[in-house]
Amino acid sequence: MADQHAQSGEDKRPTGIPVLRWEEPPEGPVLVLLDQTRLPAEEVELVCTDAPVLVEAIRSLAVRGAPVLGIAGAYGVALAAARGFDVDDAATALAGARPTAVNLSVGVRRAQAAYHTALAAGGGAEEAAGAALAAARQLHREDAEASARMAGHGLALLDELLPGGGHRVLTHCNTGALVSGGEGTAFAVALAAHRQGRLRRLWVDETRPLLQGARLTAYEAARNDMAYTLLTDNAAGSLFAAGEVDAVLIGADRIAADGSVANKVGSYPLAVLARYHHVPFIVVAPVTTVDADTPDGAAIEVEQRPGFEVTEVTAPQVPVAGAGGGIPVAPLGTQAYNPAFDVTPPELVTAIVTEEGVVSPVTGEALAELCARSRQVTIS
Ligand SMILES: CSC[C@@H](O)[C@@H](O)C(=O)COP(=O)(O)O
Repeated sequence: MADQHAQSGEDKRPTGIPVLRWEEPPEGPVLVLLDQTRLPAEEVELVCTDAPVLVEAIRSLAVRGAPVLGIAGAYGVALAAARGFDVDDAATALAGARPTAVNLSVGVRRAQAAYHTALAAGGGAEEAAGAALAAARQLHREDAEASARMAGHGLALLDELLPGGGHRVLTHCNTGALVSGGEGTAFAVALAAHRQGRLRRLWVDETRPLLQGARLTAYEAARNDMAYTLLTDNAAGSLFAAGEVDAVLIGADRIAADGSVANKVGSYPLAVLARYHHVPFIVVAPVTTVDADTPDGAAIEVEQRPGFEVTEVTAPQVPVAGAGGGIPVAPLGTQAYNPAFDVTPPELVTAIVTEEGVVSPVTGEALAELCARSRQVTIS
């Protein structure tokens, strides 16, 4: 089925941008996404009518960021079920759309399990589709709650580590409302500090090659009236050297059982810089990002993206020439190394902040204990 772009209506998004929503028009249910590839130039919605459209939206980063990938994946399963497509085929395609963010497969499997449990209990297809949708909605709500709790724990940690206040925080990639059912992960902590009058400056890494920092984090920071400054990724070193960074706050796409953190490529160099300059390097992520089945950083699959994302730049309304539709900035045929993520070892991470609390120092044992606590909370 074809996807469809529709210009969104009047802007009613002062603090929490609806990144995705489920709708049930007469033609059948749809998942509506805010197309993040078009930000900040325009707020355009992408209407997904079935799982393959959503898979393409995930691959193209129209929807992106670990927590919201999980939510989108769960809604994708519900969409396939509601429209009478093969749910297991849809689940496999959705879970495989991007390999590093573990939340995607967690969300997909959760909705898929709800669907099969309802079927096994004797419910019909419609009831099972309803169960998948309920699971997606539940995950969506839980993520919003987790986001608020992470912000609280993260701000308390910042205040403890930096008692003087007036925090100058460096962040990488985009971790705000665009990646979450709530206000995000690392960005939510900075936003909480801002609201308390304790954020002096948010340093925003542009995040090459797809500019999630420049396009999305700067957009979110501006909308929240935060004091922010954009820098190229390779300017971070001079910022640390000048003593202008009090803490680094980043998100995570997968945290291995030993505490290794996979996040947007460029995170690891920041961790090295932070350690050299005695600056706390803080990772903020929900417990769903901790993957007990991945023992260590070496076992994390790092997504490799197409080379044209590096060899070309894209800009709307400019004639296109390159293989990816952008303007070539390197000689034609240039090979590119384009991993989407890198892995930071636990010894470089000052703390991992989750909705269940803070792990510091970061060890596999402490992480496992925290996750066990989270499971108890979920069950009770
Ligand atoms: C809370 S979001 C954490 C990560 O998902 C985020 O930092 C990130 O690396 C996103 O990468 P992206 O490739 O834009 O999906």
